[in-house]
Amino acid sequence: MTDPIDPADLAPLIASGWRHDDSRGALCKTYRFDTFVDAFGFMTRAALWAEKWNHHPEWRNVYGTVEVTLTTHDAGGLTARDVKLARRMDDLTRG
Ligand SMILES: C[C@H](O)[C@H](O)[C@H]1CNC2=NC(N)=NC(=O)C2=N1
Repeated sequence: MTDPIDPADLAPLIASGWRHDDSRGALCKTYRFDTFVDAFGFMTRAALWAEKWNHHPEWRNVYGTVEVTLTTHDAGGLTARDVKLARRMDDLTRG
């Protein structure tokens, strides 16, 4: 698998609320915002990074909630690209 994941990279993500779904080879997290506009603004900013890095989330938005699943489709599981995007998504919520 190209860009193999370093298991040590998972610990800080788990600590910040990401869940490692080993069966799916994915990282999952639910972000909760005060408003739909805040949630969509987060998605917009994250989408720009996803497009820049050509690595895209699977996500679902309902009002202020954004459910995110990150996995590398080309690799059939988790890669460093997922860790990188997860970190950036968390950074975007820190203002
Ligand atoms: C050709 C392929 O679609 C591209 O290399 C990118 C697009 N975005 C992607 N996003 C994700 N999550 N996994 C991929 O393997 C992936 N591949």
